[in-house]
Amino acid sequence: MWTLVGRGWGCARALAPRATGAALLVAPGPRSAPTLGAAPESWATDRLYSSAEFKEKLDMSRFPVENIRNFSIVAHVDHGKSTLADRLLELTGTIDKTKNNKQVLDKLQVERERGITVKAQTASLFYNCEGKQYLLNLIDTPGHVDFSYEVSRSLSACQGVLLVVDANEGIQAQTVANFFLAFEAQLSVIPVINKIDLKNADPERVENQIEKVFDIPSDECIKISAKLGTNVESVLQAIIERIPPPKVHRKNPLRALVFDSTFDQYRGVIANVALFDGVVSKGDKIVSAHTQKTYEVNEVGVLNPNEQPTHKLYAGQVGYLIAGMKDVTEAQIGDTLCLHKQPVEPLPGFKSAKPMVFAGMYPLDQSEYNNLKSAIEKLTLNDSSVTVHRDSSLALGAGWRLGFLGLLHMEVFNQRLEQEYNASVILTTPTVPYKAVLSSSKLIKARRAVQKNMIFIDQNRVMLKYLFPLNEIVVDFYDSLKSLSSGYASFDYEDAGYQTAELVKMDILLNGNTVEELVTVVHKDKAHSIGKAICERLKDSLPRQLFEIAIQAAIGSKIIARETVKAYRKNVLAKCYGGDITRKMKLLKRQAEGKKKLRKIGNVEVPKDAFIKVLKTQSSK
Ligand SMILES: Nc1nc2c(ncn2[C@@H]2O[C@H](COP(=O)(O)OP(=O)(O)OP(=O)(O)O)[C@@H](O)[C@H]2O)c(=O)[nH]1
Repeated sequence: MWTLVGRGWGCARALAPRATGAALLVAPGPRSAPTLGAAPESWATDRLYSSAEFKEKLDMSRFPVENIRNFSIVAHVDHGKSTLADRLLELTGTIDKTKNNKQVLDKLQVERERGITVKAQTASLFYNCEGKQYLLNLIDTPGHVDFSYEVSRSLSACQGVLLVVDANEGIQAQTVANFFLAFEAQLSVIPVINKIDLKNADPERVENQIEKVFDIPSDECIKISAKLGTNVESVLQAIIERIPPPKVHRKNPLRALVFDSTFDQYRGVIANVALFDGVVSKGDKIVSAHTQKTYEVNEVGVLNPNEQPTHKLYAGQVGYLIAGMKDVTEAQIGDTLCLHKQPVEPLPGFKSAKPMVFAGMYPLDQSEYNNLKSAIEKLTLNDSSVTVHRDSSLALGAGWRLGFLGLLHMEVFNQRLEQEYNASVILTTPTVPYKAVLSSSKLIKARRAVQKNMIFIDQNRVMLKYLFPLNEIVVDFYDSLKSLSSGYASFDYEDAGYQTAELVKMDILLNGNTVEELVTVVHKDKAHSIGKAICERLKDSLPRQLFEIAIQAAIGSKIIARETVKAYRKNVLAKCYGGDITRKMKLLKRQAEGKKKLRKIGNVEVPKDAFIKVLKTQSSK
């Protein structure tokens, strides 16, 4: 088996891996929905626990199973999940009501910068209703399809969902996808029509859509403005009335599902757990069903949304647990934890995510390999939808081939590595393994995607099966399919073995030096268009430098495309007339810092984000 990297390849007859892909076009079907009870007249919010008293009195045994509600907020991207979560946190006194509460559960720097949720976040709310103390465990989930694995895992800890729909946009692709996730998991669905304050809001139209598409009676929809707080109390009321308490047994031995985890440098793995049976206390000895290793529980508590130690957690509750797991491989998402010498049947866990986009990842410098390895391991603990395989390149050394759920997911993962672990990486086009026989004359015609069959699943859904060359789908096939079908088509694939294909290795040269990150194997017929597009995109991404830069795409010694970046001199001292040496030093230092973000290829300096831009170009060809 060969991986085609490095120099010296011309046209080769190669055995390329193929995949059978199935695109599933889906339209929603009917369901039966729960009914709405009458609203109590007075509805008190509970601010009792927002003080220091909260920490002292936090005794989770005060919440019997019937007073617990576990729910997720799900929706299409930007329909207002996190804003609704803010209002629920305020109404229950979990956070003080201030104008600054904007998406408070979006804690990651990348979430703040991009204004989107990428990570599900749990918060336990304490709510007093008609003299009863309720424990409401809320999980705010991402809306973008690239982070849908977060949603499916979150639902395993819930009995209901708030399905938020924008009163202007109505039902969108992820509304449908999330509804079906909840429906298949047999969760109660509370439709919440948000943004009724918008000028173009048409809640009645959206109500009708919900009834028609999901078969939920329109009078079950709650119309709110999460931004202004209008009618949000009715949502709290519906959570208590329409979502059932969890079906669990506190007298049985402990059975806790690890549905998420993070790595803390000092405390090790922090596992988010949902207790299906029993009780867990600080000091208990627990066993992981996955590794069979035994640990002592150092801390248990609830996320409020920050960690609040409680000493105990009871079946039906959702919280966190720290048990001295120092190695990330010890904490598998989907693992079941039980008490030492009290083995239980493990819970089903989670189906692993199927990667749709692949990329090669290498340390900037091989001496950074171990640090980057550890950073990737810790981050994939928190983002278990990323697949990691070791890979190597003649030019870039040891690295990994990573699989992501989409291009945005790839960018966010890369950004989190930099922001949370200070790791600098080179992201390259993915390589797939080839079986190759070097040959200059005996060439066999490549086979392109071939349709295998078409099955009508029902009136609204059709499944198409194709045989694809794997390298045609590893970058952005899934993203293109989603955008062409407005998100309604889904995609799955299986390995279909190796097939012969006419492939060439294409080099990208900067002033005659090969850019190893961009060496790629492409189909002979597509080489020219891909090479041209890469050269054009590189030209747009490269800053002009003191000399002319020739950007070339080459197959062997044959140049198939060329662009030129004209010479330019950026003299940062140009405006510094006279002899202000401190100002000159400051400018030179700033220029040097900027250069750290550049990679040097021969004498040409390439900004690191140029590689991602080129990767996107390649995918669109
Ligand atoms: N006018 C109006 N804007 C709202 C309302 N609720 C949310 N928004 C705005 O809609 C945008 C998206 O809100 P978010 O709460 O971040 O949406 P989200 O569904 O959590 O987004 P993702 O998690 O990234 O999918 C923000 O600019 C909010 O201020 C509302 O009731 N009215």
